[in-house]
Amino acid sequence: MDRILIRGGNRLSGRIAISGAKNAALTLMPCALLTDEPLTLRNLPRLADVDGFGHLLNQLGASTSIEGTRPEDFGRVMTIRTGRLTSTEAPYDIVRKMRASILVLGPLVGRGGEATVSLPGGCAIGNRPIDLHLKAMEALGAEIELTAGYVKAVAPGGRLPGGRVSFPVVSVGATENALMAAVLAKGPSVIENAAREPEIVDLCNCLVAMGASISGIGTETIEIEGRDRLHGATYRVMPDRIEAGSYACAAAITGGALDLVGANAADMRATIAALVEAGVTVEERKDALHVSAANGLQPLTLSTAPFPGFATDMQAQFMAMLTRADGASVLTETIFENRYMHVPELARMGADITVKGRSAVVRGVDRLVGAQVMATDLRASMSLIIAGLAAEGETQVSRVYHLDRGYERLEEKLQAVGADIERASDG
Ligand SMILES: CC(=O)N[C@H]1[C@@H](OP(=O)(O)OP(=O)(O)OC[C@H]2O[C@@H](n3ccc(=O)[nH]c3=O)[C@H](O)[C@@H]2O)O[C@H](CO)[C@@H](O)[C@@H]1O
Ligand SMILES: C=C(OP(=O)(O)O)C(=O)O
Repeated sequence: MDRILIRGGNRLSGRIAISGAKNAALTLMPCALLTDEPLTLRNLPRLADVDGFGHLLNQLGASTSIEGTRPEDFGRVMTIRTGRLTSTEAPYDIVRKMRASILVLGPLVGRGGEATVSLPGGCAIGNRPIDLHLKAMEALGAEIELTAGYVKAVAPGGRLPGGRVSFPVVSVGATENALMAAVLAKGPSVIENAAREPEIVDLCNCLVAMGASISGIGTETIEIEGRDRLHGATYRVMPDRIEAGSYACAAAITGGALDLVGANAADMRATIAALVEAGVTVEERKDALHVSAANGLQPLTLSTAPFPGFATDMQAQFMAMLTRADGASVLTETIFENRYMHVPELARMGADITVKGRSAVVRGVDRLVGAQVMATDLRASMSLIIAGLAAEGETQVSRVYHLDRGYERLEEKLQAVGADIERASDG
């Protein structure tokens, strides 16, 4: 199994190209199931989850072809063709490894009137239920049956009528599934209390490029006129705001300066506001977001929230950064009940963090010390990398496969800006 080795202490300096967003890519790929014409996605990140989703689409009868497979190619181009679906089942073996697999539910029911998807179960960051996805399918007219760990959704008569979906809490995944099901419904649909994340906007824009009729994009009320069919399209995946934010934290903790090339500041307002409050300088430049930290870090009080609030996917990286702040920070996680798996690992590196319920108090320390630590989930892993970059001595991060789900060529990107980091393989 691979490990990442970091010898901390180098100030990061230079340019990092921001990849296409994992969380957008994984909701754009299932759009290919909505049409019998090819969907070409540009700027797809080279990630284990993207490969995994391609595999799932292949199981359903789609063919996937990739351009840009040379190591130096950032941003691959994938064309997905789903002339005919050969299966409507997302099996347990794939869904358990990749929660985003649930996102085939909406498009399969929308296109073919039927889907069978394994229930995803819990994961390292907590219980991640799908009841809202199922309620949304029902509101659009599907009949739902749960058997033997699978959910089966069927549109009576083969096509969803459409309907009003009103979410009691904001759910990114359920909003995505509802959108992908509603675009091919017989009648109009409304999604109330919809998620407003930039990845939802990216999904809507791609669906519109495929011929869907959607209004209220980026607001909490989305209206959809169902279409008889959608056509193919070519669409560019948005830049990864979480990757960009992660490298911003890495620059800040090392007192360095980075140009995050291609990052879109408009998608990152809450992250930028938090960085600025912590004393980091952030400038929007022509092709990049420039981040620099020269005068130490100030403590913060932060609470995660749906967009436009502070993203849960940035909590672990900020926590790592704030371990070196000049005072005590308070972070509150409101989205997931167990997203503090990185705390004991950061403590092994000398961090002073106390968790009480959903909040964590992070008291800044003078130094972090390298240690052997274990990645537990994607963003937790990145928090250990960030801490390792500032720690004295060597940090070894194991279970790197978590990082490979969401950070394209992490060690290459960090090496290029001065980090002493490498991947070691135990064979
Ligand atoms: C609102 C929010 O910040 N969503 C995050 C969530 O999206 P993801 O789509 O995974 O999760 P949701 O947005 O659906 O979850 C939001 C909240 O709703 C609850 N819930 C969700 C679905 C459901 O059927 N029933 C239910 O109760 C969840 O437990 C959670 O407390 O994790 C992703 C990966 O970390 C992040 O990129 C998203 O930003
Ligand atoms: C937890 C994450 O992703 P996933 O929902 O794919 O597990 C994430 O992007 O931080």
